[in-house]
Amino acid sequence: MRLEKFRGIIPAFYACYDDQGDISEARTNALCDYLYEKKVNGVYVGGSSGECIYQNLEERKSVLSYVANRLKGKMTLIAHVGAPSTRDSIELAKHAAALGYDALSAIPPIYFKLPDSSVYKYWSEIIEATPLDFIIYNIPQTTGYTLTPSLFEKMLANKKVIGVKNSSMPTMDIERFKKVGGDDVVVFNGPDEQFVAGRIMGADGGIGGTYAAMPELFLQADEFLLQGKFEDAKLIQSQINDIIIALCSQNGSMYAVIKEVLQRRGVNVGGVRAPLEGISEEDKGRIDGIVQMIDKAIQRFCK
Ligand SMILES: CC(=O)N[C@@H]([C@@H](O)[C@H](O)[C@H](O)CO)[C@@H](O)CC(=O)C(=O)O
Repeated sequence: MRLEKFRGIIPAFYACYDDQGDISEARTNALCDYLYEKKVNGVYVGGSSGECIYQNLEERKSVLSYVANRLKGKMTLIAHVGAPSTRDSIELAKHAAALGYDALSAIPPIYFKLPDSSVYKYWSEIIEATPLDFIIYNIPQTTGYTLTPSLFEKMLANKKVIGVKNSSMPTMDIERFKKVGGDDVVVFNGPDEQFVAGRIMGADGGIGGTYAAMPELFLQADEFLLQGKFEDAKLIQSQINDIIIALCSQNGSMYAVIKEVLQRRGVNVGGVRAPLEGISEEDKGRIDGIVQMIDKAIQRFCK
């Protein structure tokens, strides 16, 4: 029962900026409302898609506050509090706990290549700072650190550790983490391109950076899996992958393109923060095509 709320489709929440590039409460609220209307199961706030790495502590705290004020009690709220120092991570963790988040999450330490003992200590100190449950964030392609099943097992000795958001590419990693943790842990699929495969290999749900651009499609993919309609799930994943490839093939960064897609879908969350690149003039026409791909897939698969 305790883990039931950590299932389903949990979009990674985007950084919402005003026209000057500052965090916007109004635009954060607009993204919250849009996701609530789409009936997603929760949001993952302040992670990669939240551009956490480009924001200062006060900005990150204000995003956590705005989302909690808008969505608390309406869906599951997970706060990503990973930061370069343990000190800042703990400050964010305490802030999220005071706001009533359902769980914390954090990447391992970044920049210096630290040993497992330091990673263990970093996560453990965050966990001890609040009563909240904790979800490890494994994303080796950006942090350079790969979570091993043995460190995962060691972390699970702490009962506040309830699972892992796994963004490494092999779906076998999901199977291994699930094997170590069993039914008492949740494993989230991270790579959106293999959501269906990740779920079949044991993921309980997904947290993803492209979900909010097309929540209908991921909710439907999950539904197909729950109904045992594997052929339909495979077809919708293939369509999702065409869309993701298009999102990643523009001059602007994937997040800039997604934000333009959202704009066309009626939600203005501003642009991206440098050094992420914004969209180009050429991208604009092609983004019309991406929105059409999303609309067509929704018409085809979502009844
Ligand atoms: C490496 C990476 O950024 N992975 C993304 C994916 O959702 C990714 O954007 C998607 O699969 C498209 O490649 C997520 O796992 C990250 C995420 O959910 C987050 O914290 O924003």
